[in-house]
Amino acid sequence: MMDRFLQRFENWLDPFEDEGESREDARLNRTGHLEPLPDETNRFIWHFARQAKWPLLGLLITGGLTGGIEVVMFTGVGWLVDALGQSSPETLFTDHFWLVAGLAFITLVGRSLILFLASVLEEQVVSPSFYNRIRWQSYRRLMEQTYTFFQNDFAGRLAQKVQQVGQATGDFITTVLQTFWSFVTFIVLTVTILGAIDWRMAVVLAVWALGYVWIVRNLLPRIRENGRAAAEARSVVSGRVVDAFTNILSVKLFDSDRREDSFVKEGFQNLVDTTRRMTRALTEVRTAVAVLNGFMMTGVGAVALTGWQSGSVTTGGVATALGLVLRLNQMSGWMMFNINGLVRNYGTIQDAVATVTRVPTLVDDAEAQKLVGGRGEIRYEDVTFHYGKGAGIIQNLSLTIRPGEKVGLVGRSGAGKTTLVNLLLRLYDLEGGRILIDGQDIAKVTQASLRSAIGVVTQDTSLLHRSIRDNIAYGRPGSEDGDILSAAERASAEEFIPTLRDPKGREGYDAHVGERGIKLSGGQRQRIAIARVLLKDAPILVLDEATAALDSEVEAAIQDNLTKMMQGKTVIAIAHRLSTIAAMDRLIVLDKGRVVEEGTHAELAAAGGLYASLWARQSGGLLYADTDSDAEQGAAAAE
Ligand SMILES: Nc1ncnc2c1ncn2[C@@H]1O[C@H](COP(=O)(O)OP(=O)(O)OP(=O)(O)O)[C@@H](O)[C@H]1O
Repeated sequence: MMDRFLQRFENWLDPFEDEGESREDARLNRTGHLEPLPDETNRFIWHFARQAKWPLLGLLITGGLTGGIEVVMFTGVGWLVDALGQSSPETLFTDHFWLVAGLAFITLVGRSLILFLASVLEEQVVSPSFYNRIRWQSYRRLMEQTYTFFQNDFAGRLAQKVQQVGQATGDFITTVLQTFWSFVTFIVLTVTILGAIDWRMAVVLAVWALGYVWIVRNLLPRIRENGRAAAEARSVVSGRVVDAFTNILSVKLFDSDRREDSFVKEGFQNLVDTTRRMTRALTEVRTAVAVLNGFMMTGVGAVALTGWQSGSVTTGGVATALGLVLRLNQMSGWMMFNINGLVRNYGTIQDAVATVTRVPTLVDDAEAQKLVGGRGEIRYEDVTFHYGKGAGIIQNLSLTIRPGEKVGLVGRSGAGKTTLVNLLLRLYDLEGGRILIDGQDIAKVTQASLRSAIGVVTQDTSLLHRSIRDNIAYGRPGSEDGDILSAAERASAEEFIPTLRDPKGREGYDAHVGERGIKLSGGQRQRIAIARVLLKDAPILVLDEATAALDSEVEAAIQDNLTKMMQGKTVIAIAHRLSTIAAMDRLIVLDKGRVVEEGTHAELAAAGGLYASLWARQSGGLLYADTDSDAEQGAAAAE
């Protein structure tokens, strides 16, 4: 029952709310239109605090009350001591009924109620939901980043940042509002009450408070700096370890003398060094606080006892004063620990903010609408792109692919074939010129609609670590089982899928494929990728070495289906095995990012240019005198 009662508070904050997204953008599925998170740490913290202002205000109030109630209880003890001195055992309860009853009420009801409220606010309302909201919003903004952004970073490091930023920001805010604020309330009330008993006690406490602030200001920044360095060192270690684990095959094949260990060890060593620097600073702080508190307690004790001697302080006053300073001593050590946590969290937030608030560089145009599906005409107009390097990749390339035309891109390795299709997919923004699909500039339509108009099969398909069914259905979310099965069948994948079984005993379409699909063979992976694209049924098809991982038997088996899949679609196919694309309507030969030849296989093979020499090399090093038979052979091989 208690569980159900507590659950009611859990829905106060929605863990997945994201106010930085307008309805319009959500409808159009625009990318890059989530409002970026503030890139300055304090504003970042405030940005989230604002989103939960009422529960956080509640925390502030219960935090203050928690500090207040402690002081009230110690003061009550003093009053009780004085009452004991004034009464006899027989008359105690009648003489001091309200005092005793009041203290009993506060101890039994008031204190428990405040602690209960504070707990509910922190644990049910704020903790899971609010923390998650920070993680969720940070994650979504990272997902908006460009392909290049992810190529330039470690997946493990980024994942850690998302986790860390939620934890650190949430902890920081709740600690300030509850722990820190209750401590401040406690000190202010203690100074007031002790000042009322004897002003000299207030002076001792004021000096102590100055000393405490001095320690916080002078010694803690070192912990903060080192804490930040330690957080960074921790993510570097995760990045390196995850990188080693994900590339385990390369490590096993190439790294027999375990150089990888020393690379990772260097990361761990850095973590140990930065942590040591931090713990050294920590010890200095703790020692300084211990000494300072010693002076504070002795000082207040001396004032209390001499006051008692001179009759200005009652026995109850001595009890209150000593009780409060003992409690203050206890609290201040624990508080230093919390302030240390605060500054460490602040450092962690600072560190993560630099990553999660980065404004994506490739976004949808503010006016972007969905691509209007047409017949699939593709036009590259004067396209220039060099991966930001100024030269060397694609220079002033113009190319028109007619609706329904099947084009093969040919060229030496590194000629820019993949780059050209990646530009069509707008994985990178052009450095000059434009690309049009059915007359619409791809930079002016939403990325989501652009990519849903293009089906892509690449040579190196990495699958998601989910079931086979989910991986195929990724092509068209919400697909019926029947469609998934038929796509698998047309991709010749139905013969191996039933034989799959994962370590958890899931079989066939339910079997999970391992991270990036590592537990399938290259050819099996490729067939799943083909099934996925068959299901997607987009008007434009990009086949980048789509059948390179298949043996000729399987390739022949699915060729029919591939041909069917291509019907009525505009196709760009890239293949090093020229026989697989020789039957295309037109071949475009690229060299150093320029179109150097184009035409049918027969025309190009006869022309004696780059294509002819590539073809000659592939067809066994023989240069055919009779180019016609050469073309026939190419076409036959392609069928
Ligand atoms: N992300 C990148 N950043 C910088 N340069 C890149 C990047 N990707 C590719 N390149 C460079 O662009 C050039 C063209 O590469 P691309 O992958 O388009 O060639 P390709 O013709 O598809 O080659 P292959 O047949 O070997 O797949 C290469 O010189 C490559 O080094």
